[in-house]
Amino acid sequence: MSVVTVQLGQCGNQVGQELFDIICSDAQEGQRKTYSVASCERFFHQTAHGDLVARALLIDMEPKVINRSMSMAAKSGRWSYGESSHFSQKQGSGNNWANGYCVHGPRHRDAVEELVRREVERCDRLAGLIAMMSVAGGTGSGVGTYVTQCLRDIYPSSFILNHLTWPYGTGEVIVQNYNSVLTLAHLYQLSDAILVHENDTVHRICSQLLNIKHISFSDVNRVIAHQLGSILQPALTADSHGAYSRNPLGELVSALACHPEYKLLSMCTIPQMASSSIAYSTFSWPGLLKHLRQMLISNTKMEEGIDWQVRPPAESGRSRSLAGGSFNTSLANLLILRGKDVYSAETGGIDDPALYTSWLSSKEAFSLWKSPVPFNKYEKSATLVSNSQALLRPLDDMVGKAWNMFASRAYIHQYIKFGISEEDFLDSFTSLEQVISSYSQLC
Ligand SMILES: Nc1nc2c(ncn2[C@@H]2O[C@H](COP(=O)(O)OP(=O)(O)OP(=O)(O)O)[C@@H](O)[C@H]2O)c(=O)[nH]1
Repeated sequence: MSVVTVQLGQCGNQVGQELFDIICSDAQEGQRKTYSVASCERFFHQTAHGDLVARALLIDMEPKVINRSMSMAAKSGRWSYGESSHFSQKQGSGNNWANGYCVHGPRHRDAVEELVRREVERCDRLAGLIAMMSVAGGTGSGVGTYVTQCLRDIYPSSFILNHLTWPYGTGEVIVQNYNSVLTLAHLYQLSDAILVHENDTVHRICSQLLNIKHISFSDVNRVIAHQLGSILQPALTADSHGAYSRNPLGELVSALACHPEYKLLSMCTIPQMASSSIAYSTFSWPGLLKHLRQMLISNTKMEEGIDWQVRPPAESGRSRSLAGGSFNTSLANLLILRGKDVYSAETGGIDDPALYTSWLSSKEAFSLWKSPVPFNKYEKSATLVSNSQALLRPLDDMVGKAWNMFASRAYIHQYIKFGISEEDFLDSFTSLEQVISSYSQLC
């Protein structure tokens, strides 16, 4: 079964290119035929000459980034994008969600749908679709939301995962919070699960764990791609009966997004370090999992700066506040372990019922995937994908900032002129307030 990826806007196209690059080099490393075949079938098709072509579409409203992503892929010599798997125009969406959603999306609907249909027809069986984009610009967020809506219409029973990059808090785009609110509120109705990377968090990983001095988008994207790859590469799941799972998105969604009110997924991976240090480091499963569990409950996205004081509260004292230092309650977690001695690894207490909301048993709330194949040069690595309160605070901040701007009607005319009304904004605020309220009450 195969996954079709739709890359949208500058961010989606740059992150997507890094993702395919990591997946391809990981699949081709060493002698592990079954793993490699499963990964390639999932993400690439082969030409008559045996060349790997990504099952991906590149969509943008300007050609520059698409051209660069395509030429970087071709230059790798290991894989490429399909020659006609892209759609671009001459001018971007000017960081305006309404321009992307109301104008560019509908105008180019037929062309984009045709590309998607062709790619889906190349799959023996479709395991689902991934749409990748940022929420802050105009094309990824606006066209990306519109395209997700089209995908939902054409493939009503397929799994759709949206991968979203959240902007830096001290934003580059003045209306980024408007664009983010409109994107999230709409995707919440369309997507099966929304997996989020925050640029600020990934930036800190680059600086503090990887010791990168002048951090570029390419560095940030490599970290995102590494984390995503660690979820998406083949693994043995509870339902896959000893063979690599053939239904990665379906199993991801059923493990983590069991309730339509809770679709926001965050993730963390350990270890992460400069590649020059990997060879000199050794890790034990209990050590890795102890750190990962504490990262989860204290809501820390990297190994450095973990708050070891946070403990699961006694039943009576569960914290419902947004205050810092509080316990991060989970709805569901998926733990993915890859590498040496993986069969002897335990769950590290991440299946402890005290970590979860009381209305799901930890048996339903916790899932474990394993693969004996080391991922992306790490002898052992552990990834946790979490449907928890982890994104509550950034979401609340984002909605709060957008609301403050909306209260003075700042920049609203720029959305109205493309067809988004004040009522549309109010509807989006209302639906995200509901999401915030649901996650706040998770206990
Ligand atoms: N992580 C990461 N973030 C990016 C990248 N490129 C842009 N961003 C972020 O994405 C947001 C801007 O969105 P873009 O993807 O550049 O915009 P777009 O979707 O192409 O839309 P328009 O420029 O309006 O046509 C900002 O928050 C940037 O920080 C990237 O390669 N990686």
